[in-house]
Amino acid sequence: MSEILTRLHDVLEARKGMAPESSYVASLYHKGLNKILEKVGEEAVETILAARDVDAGGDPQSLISETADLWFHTLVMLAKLNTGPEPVLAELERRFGLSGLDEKASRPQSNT
Ligand SMILES: N=c1c2ncn([C@@H]3O[C@H](COP(=O)(O)OP(=O)(O)OP(=O)(O)O)[C@@H](O)[C@H]3O)c2ncn1[C@@H]1O[C@H](COP(=O)(O)O)[C@@H](O)[C@H]1O
Repeated sequence: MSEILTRLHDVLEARKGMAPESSYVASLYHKGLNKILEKVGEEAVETILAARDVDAGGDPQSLISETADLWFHTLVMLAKLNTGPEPVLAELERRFGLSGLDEKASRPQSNT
């Protein structure tokens, strides 16, 4: 599943050096880091509002869509700063290993 993050990152890297009018990501790079950070903030707020809406009985698809927008713009931010999803995924894996949850999840449930 995390393969899509890596493949998307490859596309984001390929957008570097392209003309701003050629693509949305290229236009974001040309507008600069502050514009990208503004988009991350905007998408975070939209995700929070969608979560509140779902909690109040709204359409769950809007939360999925806003979360995808947030993750996407976060990947653009990382790419702009010459990093990608791999170190973030590695950090999550490290924390998961530290918690011992990976072992617990693969162990059969005991009734005692
Ligand atoms: N996953 C995405 C993706 N998610 C969201 N978006 C864009 O993010 C923007 C967010 O919507 P908004 O309404 O908030 O933004 P906006 O009004 O268009 O822009 P602003 O004027 O607010 O800056 C929309 O233009 C969406 O199209 C994305 N644009 C591109 N991708 C991926 O990135 C790849 C490269 O994209 P291009 O650079 O456009 O070729 C594509 O192949 C896709 O896989």
